[in-house]
Amino acid sequence: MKIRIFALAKELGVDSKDLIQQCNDAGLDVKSSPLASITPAERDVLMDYLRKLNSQPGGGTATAELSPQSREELRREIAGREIRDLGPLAQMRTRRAPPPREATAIPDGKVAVEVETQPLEEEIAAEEVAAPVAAEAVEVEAAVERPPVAPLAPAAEKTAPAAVAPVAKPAERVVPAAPVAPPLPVMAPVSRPVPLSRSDYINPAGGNASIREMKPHGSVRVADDRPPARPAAPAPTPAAEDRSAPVRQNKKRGPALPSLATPNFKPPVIKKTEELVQKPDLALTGDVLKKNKLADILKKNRDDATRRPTVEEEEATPAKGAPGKSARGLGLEEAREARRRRRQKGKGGEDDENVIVKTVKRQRRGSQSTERKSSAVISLPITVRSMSEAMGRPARDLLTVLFSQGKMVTINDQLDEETAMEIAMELGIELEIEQEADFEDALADRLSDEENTDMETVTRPPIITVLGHVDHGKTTLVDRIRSSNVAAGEAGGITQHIAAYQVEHNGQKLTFVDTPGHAAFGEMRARGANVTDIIVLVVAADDGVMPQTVECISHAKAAGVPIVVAMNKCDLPGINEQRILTELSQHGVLPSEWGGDVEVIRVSALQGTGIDNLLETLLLTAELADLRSPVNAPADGVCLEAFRDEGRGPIAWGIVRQGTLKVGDLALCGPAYGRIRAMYTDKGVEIQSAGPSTPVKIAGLNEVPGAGDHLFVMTDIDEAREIAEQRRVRGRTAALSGRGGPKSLEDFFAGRDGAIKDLPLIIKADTPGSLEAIRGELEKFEHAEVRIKILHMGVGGVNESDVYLAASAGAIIIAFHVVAEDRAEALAGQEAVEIRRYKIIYNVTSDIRQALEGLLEPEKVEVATGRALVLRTFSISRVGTVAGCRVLNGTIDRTNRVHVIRDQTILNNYAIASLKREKDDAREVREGFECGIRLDGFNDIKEGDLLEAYKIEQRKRSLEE
Ligand SMILES: Nc1nc2c(ncn2[C@@H]2O[C@H](COP(=O)(O)OP(=O)(O)OP(=O)(O)O)[C@@H](O)[C@H]2O)c(=O)[nH]1
Repeated sequence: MKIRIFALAKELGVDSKDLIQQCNDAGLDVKSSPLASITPAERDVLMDYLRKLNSQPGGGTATAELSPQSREELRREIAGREIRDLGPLAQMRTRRAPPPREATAIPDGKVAVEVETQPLEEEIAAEEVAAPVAAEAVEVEAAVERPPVAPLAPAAEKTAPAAVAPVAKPAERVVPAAPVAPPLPVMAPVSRPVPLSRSDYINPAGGNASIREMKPHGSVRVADDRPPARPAAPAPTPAAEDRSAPVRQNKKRGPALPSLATPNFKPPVIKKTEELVQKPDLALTGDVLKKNKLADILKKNRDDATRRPTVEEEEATPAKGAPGKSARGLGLEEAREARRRRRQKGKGGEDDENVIVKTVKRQRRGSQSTERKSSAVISLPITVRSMSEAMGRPARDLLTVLFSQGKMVTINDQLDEETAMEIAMELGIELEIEQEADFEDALADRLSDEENTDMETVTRPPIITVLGHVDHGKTTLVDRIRSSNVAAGEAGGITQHIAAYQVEHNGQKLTFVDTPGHAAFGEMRARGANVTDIIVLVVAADDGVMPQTVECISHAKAAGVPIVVAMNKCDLPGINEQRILTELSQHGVLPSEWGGDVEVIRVSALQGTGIDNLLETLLLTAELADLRSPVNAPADGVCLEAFRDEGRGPIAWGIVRQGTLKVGDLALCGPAYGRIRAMYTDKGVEIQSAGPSTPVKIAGLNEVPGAGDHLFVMTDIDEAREIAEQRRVRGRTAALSGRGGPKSLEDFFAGRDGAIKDLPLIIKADTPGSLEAIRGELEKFEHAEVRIKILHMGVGGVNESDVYLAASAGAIIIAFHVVAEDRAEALAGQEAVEIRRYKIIYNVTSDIRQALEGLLEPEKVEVATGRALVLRTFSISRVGTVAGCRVLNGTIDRTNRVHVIRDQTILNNYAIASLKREKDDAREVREGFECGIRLDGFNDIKEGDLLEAYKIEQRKRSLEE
């Protein structure tokens, strides 16, 4: 059975809102509505709570004011409530006691009739059913139904609603009698109904316009079907009046609608009308409720901290820990409950408890920023905000330090290690930076442990990287060695990808890595140099040592590997070998024939001469290096290049460094991982395993790895997945921090005034190496007014999302060695997005250069058109001074401006106001002719002045200017 809050409030003589508050304080989850309901069990909890509350010292001020008699009456009232909850049987049992006149005083005719017509046998039976009802409950109920009302006749129409409603409320079922609640002193007794005036229950709207009730139309009939009110109660109670209200309203509007509801339909009229009953005067006073509300609860909770955490504790202890649990281990429900209690306690006026909450908040705010520290421990990456909290300094202190260094950052920007240290130094704080246990280090340690194990090793083929300046013949040389013709198929005749091949010479294997020689591919050259055992430095005999040759020498030295020089194009006439040897030695590569340790082999890649000698030398060098590696160890290698194949998905092209890589192995390569599905040689032949130094193309990774990423064979797929994910996150963070890091003041000002114009680009390419190379080249275009903004770059064809991005940002798409998907192509047409396809990197750079130069504001230059000498001057009133001139050279145009030159000094420049030949206006006057010139805003012209005419021309600027 549900007990409505408003009914209970009315019964207890308190305001519904206050009762809801008390319910919540008692730990009951009651909606903030008088229509909310509670169960009898909850009601008992509430009563217990109120009882306890009142029994506390100071908590029941009002109790002391109550007379013993009032206490007793209140006790009876509560007990009466218990009995009423038992239902009609219990009520019947109690009806022996009430005096007959009280029954007739009940204006609800229906109930009264039932009571009076109840046969005695049924009453007896009911008594048996309701046996558990305590005898004292009977007494209490009887007492309740014996209100000390005014004399019957005059009071009949003004019976207090509080005394009526409980009786009118129909009991739904019989429940065992609950123990009768002890007295509840805080509640004022409902024992002395105060006579109500008619206006207390009649709608002030007046007359017949009773309180409007929204009901189904069917209720009209139900209302009509009800037995008429007893004549003994001429003035209906509000409940009765309300039931008849729809009838009256319906009559007003017109004929009654046909009955739509079932004849037995009972609209919830009675319950609603209870709400309309006026609050009796017998109520808890406001100060009692206020005093009992929060302050006392807080006090109680403080004393009973172990049973329930206080608001302060909840406020001061932020929830941390496992999801669904707060820091104190509360479950979700409990945490929610605690929040709800906090919310409840947060409401209200300037009570003690609010002061406490405010103090806690103030302390919390203060603790965040004012607790100064002399040392701090942080871990990177860290934002300005987090660092200020760690140091106990306001964020503005940190920002001020950064600002003084010319760095404009926001509170959410991340700081690098160096900046964090600088800030700490400036603020005089000892800073300790905790280094996270790096999974990469852990992985490397584990692998090196594996390497150290005593495994059987075998001699492996040398990995030979071919380096050299562009067009010196590297690819032709590798082609010749492989007996293939890769160079012929290269776009633009230049190598743009790194590639690995294996050849056999005299029964011995050699692995070659061909690298691009173009300046743009420095990264690839470095990558090639890093995996190599021997470097073949190709120098064209006709060209000599060139910039990229020098760079390759540096790579070789950095890698610490032996160099063999292939002096190529020796078939060309007029070559000077000595010059080449001299240039090489000048760069630290001393030929063996000059007493050094570098073999210089004369070859012609084109004609194939010297190739055997070169291979013999390489094998000998490898033998001297004694290149060995374990063959049965878990394989690891390096990815030199990677791309997405239409049919096979991501492909990593790399070299196995040690161990044997097999199909089915679990591979981790940079941010990619997966089981190796298939492996292919450089010639596309499928293989099942690849030993040390074998170049191999691997299919089965979940995404395209980065060029230069190391490849490891793992045993635990979860570990591989986790490491790959961490690498991905780290890569993303690095990319983001690179984009949004601290800016210099100059950057900030330049960006704000819009001086820098961006050229937004999206770059799609076939391999990560190509992307790197293109980006490297584009980053070289530095200019104060224009810059390239790469919005997105990735491996693979141009897709729809690229086009959408380009359309929204006004970007151009660079498609390098890739094409657009059909739908992307169509979309680009619709969105007017330009997709520019390229096969050669320097075409990309040249076009982008032009585009950037197009963004530059053209330069304005003065171009002199002619000179005129002032022969005479004429002063004309209201016109000004006109100079009579002769054109000495060139032409004077009407649209020109002129410099006025007097005594070889330029006075100023003016526009020509009028130009006349004789008396006629002239458009231009040529050399040798005389004319009249009047200047705009200058009349102080004198004989002998020189007028130099000029026009402004706009000239296109280049990035170099
Ligand atoms: N005469 C002559 N020409 C050669 C020889 N080797 C290469 N060439 C030519 O030199 C040009 C460049 O050759 P590549 O093999 O593409 O040069 P590369 O060093 O691989 O060029 P990049 O890969 O772009 O750095 C081609 O036209 C070749 O035919 C040679 O031994 N003799």
